[in-house]
Amino acid sequence: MARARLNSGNAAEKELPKAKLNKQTLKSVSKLLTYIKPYRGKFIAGLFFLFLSSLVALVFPAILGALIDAAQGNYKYKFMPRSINAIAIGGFILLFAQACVSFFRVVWFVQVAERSLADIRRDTYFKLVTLPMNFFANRRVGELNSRISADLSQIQDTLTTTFAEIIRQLVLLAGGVILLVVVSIKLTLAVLAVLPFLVAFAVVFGKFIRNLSRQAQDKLAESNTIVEETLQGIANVKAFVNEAFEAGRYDKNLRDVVGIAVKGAKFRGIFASFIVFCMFGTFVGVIWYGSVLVSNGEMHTGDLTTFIMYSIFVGAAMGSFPDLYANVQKAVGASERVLEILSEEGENISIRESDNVIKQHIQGNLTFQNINFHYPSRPEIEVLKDVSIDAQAGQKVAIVGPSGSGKSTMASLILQFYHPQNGSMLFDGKPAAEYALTDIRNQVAIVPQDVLLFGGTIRENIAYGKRSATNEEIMQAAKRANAHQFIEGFPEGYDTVVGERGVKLSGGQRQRIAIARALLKNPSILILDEATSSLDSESERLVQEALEELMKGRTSIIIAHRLSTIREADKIVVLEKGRIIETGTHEELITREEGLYRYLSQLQFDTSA
Ligand SMILES: Nc1ncnc2c1ncn2[C@@H]1O[C@H](COP(=O)(O)OP(=O)(O)OP(=O)(O)O)[C@@H](O)[C@H]1O
Repeated sequence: MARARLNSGNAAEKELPKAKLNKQTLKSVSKLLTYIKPYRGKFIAGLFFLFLSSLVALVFPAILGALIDAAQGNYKYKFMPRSINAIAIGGFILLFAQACVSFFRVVWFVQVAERSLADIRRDTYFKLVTLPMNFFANRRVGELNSRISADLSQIQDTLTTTFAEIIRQLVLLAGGVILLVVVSIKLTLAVLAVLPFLVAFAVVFGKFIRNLSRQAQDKLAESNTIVEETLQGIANVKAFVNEAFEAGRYDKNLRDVVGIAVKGAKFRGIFASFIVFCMFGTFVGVIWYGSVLVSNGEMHTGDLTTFIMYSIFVGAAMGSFPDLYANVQKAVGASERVLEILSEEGENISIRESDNVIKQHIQGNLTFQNINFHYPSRPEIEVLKDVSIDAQAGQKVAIVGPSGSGKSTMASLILQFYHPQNGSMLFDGKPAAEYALTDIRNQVAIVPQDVLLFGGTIRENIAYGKRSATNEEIMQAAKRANAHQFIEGFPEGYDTVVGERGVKLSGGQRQRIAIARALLKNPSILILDEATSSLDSESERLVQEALEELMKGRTSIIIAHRLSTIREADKIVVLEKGRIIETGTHEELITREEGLYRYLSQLQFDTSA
């Protein structure tokens, strides 16, 4: 039955959207039920026990009635013993049996739900991490996160609780009505004439009240946003002397909250009076009419007790269905969203690490052959136009160009995050499609602009480049990356925890960790996406040295922002609006009077001077 929550101080409940229940949605959701299959034995046993415990629950009112009747010397049921104590002991034995049945029912249901949900979670997560980059370009991390947490929790709740509750309430409703008739047909007709209407009214009214309380909560959440925003931007508020304006805004919002809550309070009052008067009134009426029947000798007192209990069962079952139905709708919505991910086409990557070992070695020759590319999400903007580059194994090729010219996009194409619409990428002269995706990614390493370290130790972060690396290998890589010294400077050395809850590393230190990581990976092709924010000169020297060490003996594609670092490159490619406009060595390009490279060099020279 509706639980009215009108206090505006209640935490706003995060409601999952509900889905319409129809043949189509149920059919698609039934796909998720295949996850229960491996545990069907326990599931069916749980169902049977649930059915049994619900049936047993129906026996108790009869036993209580029989007890009361026995006290007055009436024995209605032939199968029951003719002694009060024996009936009571029988009741306790039944109660104990029901407790045992309930125990197994709960344990088995939870086991099945936990295991199958873990399977769904695992599959969803694995699918998520193997989905192509384009999938992530169109979605927010928070939204995906909520599918793994909120949506799956809703499904889990439904499997463990709602599903069992529906079956139990159905048994209680059907059994209750039948037994009401058995106990007294006259009283049953009287109850059934009013009870369904009262329950329906209570449910609808309860829903209305809940809506009102949700409005109050939403308004309150709005006012909390005002507090949050003002405090975050307190400097702005003060600088613009907008304290009074913000206070007025907050005050108006609070008044609205109070307005809605007070309006709701009236309805809540009506609801409470209704429940007290009508629902309890019905029971008073039943007892009244029942008492008349008892005094006329048409019914025993025990029967009346039994009857009252059954009518409570029936009323409660009727009242519970709307909530249960809403839960099922939410679970169906959640299942559909999860299924949407599960049915996406993932990249060809195996869940087993052993399947992803390198099968075809790449020497490091890299070719962009007349590549045209647009991001799938923005087909109208051609990001790369007829791009052709040839990098021989071991060469250093620098890509320069203004912001937005497509440099990082080229790195994404090398890593096979996206595929060109026209033209092809060749590795050692063979099209990328002829290699396993993991072969290419295993032999290409990137040192990105913004190095993300995972929450964990420095050791773990370096070993991300090669998870089988020994401590000695990790230390060697750190030494070559000029990182060993600063790592040893921490009291916990390589076991220092970094990331959100750990030590904060400077930009240069993070880069050297990333370089050590790439050194461990030992790739044939290296992509260096140079950091735009400049480091201090000592840090810069250490990073530069580490990069030189990293680039030795491999093809390096350097996305350069500071042109001073690429003078030694074998080839410099100048990109403008997705098109290559100049190619050559530093010496060749710097002499071109009208060239973009020369212009950009001069700009940097001027600003750094
Ligand atoms: N995931 C994406 N989806 C759609 N468009 C994108 C995406 N990533 C980049 N773009 C667009 O592609 C173009 C090239 O971007 P790219 O990041 O490759 O440029 P860049 O030369 O690396 O720039 P910067 O030097 O600022 O890093 C830009 O117009 C950008 O808006």
